[in-house]
Amino acid sequence: WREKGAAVSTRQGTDASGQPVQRTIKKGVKDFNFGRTLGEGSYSTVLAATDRQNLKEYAIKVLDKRHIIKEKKVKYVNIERDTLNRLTDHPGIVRLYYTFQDERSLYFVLDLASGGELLGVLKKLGSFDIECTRFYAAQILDSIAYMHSKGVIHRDLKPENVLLDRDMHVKITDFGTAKILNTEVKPNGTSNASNGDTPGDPTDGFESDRAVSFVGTAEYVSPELLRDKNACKSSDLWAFGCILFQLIAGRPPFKAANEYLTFQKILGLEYSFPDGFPEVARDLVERLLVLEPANRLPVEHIRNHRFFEGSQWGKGLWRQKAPRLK
Ligand SMILES: Nc1ncnc2c1ncn2[C@@H]1O[C@H](COP(=O)(O)OP(=O)(O)OP(=O)(O)O)[C@@H](O)[C@H]1O
Ligand SMILES: O=C(O)C[C@H](Cc1nc2cc(Cl)cc(Cl)c2[nH]1)c1ccc(Cl)cc1
Repeated sequence: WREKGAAVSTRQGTDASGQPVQRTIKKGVKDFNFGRTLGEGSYSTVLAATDRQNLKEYAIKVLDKRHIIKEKKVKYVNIERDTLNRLTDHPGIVRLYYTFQDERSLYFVLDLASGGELLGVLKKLGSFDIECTRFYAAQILDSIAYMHSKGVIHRDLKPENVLLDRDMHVKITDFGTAKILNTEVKPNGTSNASNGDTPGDPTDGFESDRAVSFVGTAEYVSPELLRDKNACKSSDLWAFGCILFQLIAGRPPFKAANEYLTFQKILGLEYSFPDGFPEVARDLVERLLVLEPANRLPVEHIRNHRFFEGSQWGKGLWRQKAPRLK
């Protein structure tokens, strides 16, 4: 009688004879007081909301069913839900608490990231100093490492999708275009897309006949995605390299008058560092913005790069106060 995989809350109760009993209750719209609009997406409205029971504040993303169906976005909504349900225990990923629906809408109950988007802060300041860059780059990298460990490739990492919570710590969002890698390993040792956007080998069955192609945001798209429409984990590291460059330079490395020209620059690795770009950061960017995905620095080597000298990792990274953005 509950939707499959639906999130529930349990409430202590007692039955007629006074015996303690656990009742599972599906959360619904009436369990929340909805507040201000936090933002609008193409298919969604995000509202601040308070749980009437525990008074906790959330961001609730509301999607109109008719619109989702008309725009053929059902797959993306379910990928976002399935992906977020896999990424439940990392401080750098927006947490999904519940999903539910009513006759008109779908609802994602998410962590409230009240600090807005990293892009907004970056635009206001122009660029970050090396200390702030190190802190935010470390939190983003730690979050990427976690999602990769869970077999998830984000595929659209960019400063707009890096939200900030009330302590100005990172909360990565927007997993509707993520790719969930099959955990089971095929006999020939490879794993492949499980959400049908990459034509896998014929033994894949349904993936290969669903030629849905997805390309992220032009400035952060990796060369392999442009060349052979295939994203891999190191595609997220390419995007990470672009974000690292942008935090310091105040602009992304590949930006042209239109998407086509931007793609040309990416494929030709045409970018240059502004004067004064710190040498240690430049060295790391140059090891990430590499055309061949296999030659990009892997996560563990990035953590040990001189640029992150002195950075804390693990719990310490998430306990420390965010540096004042100046
Ligand atoms: N958990 C959250 N906390 C606070 N604000 C959020 C949260 N999630 C999204 N927002 C804000 O709400 C707005 C809409 O976000 P949403 O993810 O619904 O659409 P989008 O991905 O930004 O747009 P599109 O769907 O066109 O890509 C964005 O500006 C985002 O900054
Ligand atoms: O309750 C669940 O978790 C499973 C459902 C699955 C689901 N039911 C849907 C109905 C419609 Cl009309 C559209 C989509 Cl994308 C739908 N996805 C669901 C509900 C809400 C949300 Cl946000 C996502 C998925």
